[in-house]
Amino acid sequence: MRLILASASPRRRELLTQAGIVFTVETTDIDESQYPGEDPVSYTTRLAREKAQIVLARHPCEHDLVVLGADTTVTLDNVLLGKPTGAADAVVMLRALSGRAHQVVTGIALLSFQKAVTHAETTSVFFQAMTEHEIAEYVATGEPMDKAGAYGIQGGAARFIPRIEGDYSNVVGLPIAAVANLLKSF
Ligand SMILES: Cc1cn([C@H]2C[C@H](O)[C@@H](COP(=O)(O)OP(=O)(O)OP(=O)(O)O)O2)c(=O)[nH]c1=O
Repeated sequence: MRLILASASPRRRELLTQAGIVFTVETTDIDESQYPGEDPVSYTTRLAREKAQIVLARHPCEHDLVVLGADTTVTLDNVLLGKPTGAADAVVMLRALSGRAHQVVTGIALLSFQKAVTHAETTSVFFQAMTEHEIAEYVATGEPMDKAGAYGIQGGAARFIPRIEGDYSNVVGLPIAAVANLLKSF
């Protein structure tokens, strides 16, 4: 079996490598718009499947190929927070997350020419209250810009997060235990 990670995310690469899984990387550029009324689990698993399908279709003759796609989103009171569009948007997102819990959902899809499995993992993340000054300082680091919900738990945002419930790697972008378990079935 040969595994391709269909993702441009350096975090996903690192997590898979740390788990001792051997893979190569191919990227895709899909439209990540949410369908009206689409819930976080349907949305993230659909995007994960689309990313994996595009890469699988590039290799029609490789019958032992498995492709892993993933998509991470932050959900707050049923509203999805994707990547911020700019610094002002990042400030708005972080204000909304301040002083309360939200959910991080990562959808994963493992596709081969014989088989397709999807899974969505949810982790609750608790942010302590942040001051306007703390939010402004954090946004100025640039770290929020390529991350769902405008923060990186693996980076500077860790100092605002006293507690999570669920898989840590899921927040960073890939639920490693779930991926490893699903891979066993291939
Ligand atoms: C909440 C959170 C998200 N993120 C990242 C994980 C994902 O890379 C990103 C969400 O964007 P995604 O669209 O899931 O992934 P991506 O655009 O980085 O890569 P690709 O579409 O090619 O697979 O946010 C963190 O790094 N830390 C965090 O704490």
